[in-house]
Amino acid sequence: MALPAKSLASAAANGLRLVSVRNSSSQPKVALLGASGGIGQPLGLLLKQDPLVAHLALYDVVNTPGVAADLSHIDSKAKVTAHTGAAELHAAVKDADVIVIPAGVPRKPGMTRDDLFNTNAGIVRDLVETIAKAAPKALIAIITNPVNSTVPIAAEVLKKNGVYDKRRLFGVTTLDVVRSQAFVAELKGHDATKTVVPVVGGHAGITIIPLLSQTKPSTKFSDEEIAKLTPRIQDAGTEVVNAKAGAGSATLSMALAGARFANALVRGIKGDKNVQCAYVESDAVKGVQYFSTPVELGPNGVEKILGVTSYEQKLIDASVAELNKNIEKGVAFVKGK
Ligand SMILES: NC(=O)c1ccc[n+]([C@@H]2O[C@H](COP(=O)([O-])OP(=O)(O)OC[C@H]3O[C@@H](n4cnc5c(N)ncnc54)[C@H](O)[C@@H]3O)[C@@H](O)[C@H]2O)c1
Ligand SMILES: O=C(O)C[C@H](O)C(=O)O
Repeated sequence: MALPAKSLASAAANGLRLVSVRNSSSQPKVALLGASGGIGQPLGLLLKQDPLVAHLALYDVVNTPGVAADLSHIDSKAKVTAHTGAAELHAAVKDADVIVIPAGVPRKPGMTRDDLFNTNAGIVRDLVETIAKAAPKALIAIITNPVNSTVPIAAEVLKKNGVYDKRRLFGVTTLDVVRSQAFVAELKGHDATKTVVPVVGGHAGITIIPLLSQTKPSTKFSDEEIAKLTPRIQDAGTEVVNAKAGAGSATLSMALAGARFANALVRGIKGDKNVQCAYVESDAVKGVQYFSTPVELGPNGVEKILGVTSYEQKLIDASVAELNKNIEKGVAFVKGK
């Protein structure tokens, strides 16, 4: 909630330290952490072009001034600021409405997303530690892998700081949706821009569950088509990692997906409720604490979790044990077990 200028002035006059006032929804600030990276740079470009973004704060441990100078020459609305290194993180996230995090290392061929845990868990923990203090009301969208674990890590850090609100923390699974829609449209000759495929579960291997039965426009798939499409969607990240042959993982399609999700969060903040799939704390599926389903986004983040009723129940059941392993690993990392 933003305070009117008058209250801010009188609070300051009375010597009050204003710690975390969010911008008004009319001037949204988006902070991008990991802004100089393979995802960060094109995602920064797309966010700079988003007419809803008033302030784009770019944070990274390296190269932020150059990326910011470059983006700031684009004739779109968003003001761009650069913040480099831990000492400038607080300023980057302060008053942010939305914080998008692609900071961390990507996979190389032969690695699983879980192999990134040792490096990326600490990066996410430390970033969220500062967010908890400087921007406790921000909506946080985590791209950094392994998403199945980095989201519980972020939640535990926010809980430790007494500011956790399950409606405001998201694992970004939009790329799984984007891919499913692209692959289905290609197979069926649909218009990709009008094809909708929800994807539920998590963001790794068998936890990625495309609900092909709920494709819109309503589409029939043979058993053979489902048997080919499902693993292709589940392994699409690996397809890119292998094609890039050591030069990283998906960056361009992820930038598009990240920008789409950030835009959806900002629209929600502005009162334009909309539905997106995201990995959130959820009671949609029994026996697992975090699960991606379609959720309704609004001014406070998740307004409503839309459940999953689906023909893909076997896939959902099979994902639960794997997800629980990933979640427990993230929670134990913060709790020091
Ligand atoms: N959720 C998804 O669907 C999805 C899709 C693609 C990639 N990813 C993940 O996104 C992450 C980033 O991928 P990438 O290709 O952009 O990697 P990259 O190596 O190209 O970029 C990462 C950036 O993070 C920065 N960074 C490292 N430590 C940091 C810290 N402590 N604070 C701020 N910035 C820091 C680096 O300097 C670099 O600029 C990886 O973990 C990757 O697995 C997730
Ligand atoms: O596959 C990866 O490692 C990156 C990302 O999670 C993806 O799905 O492309």
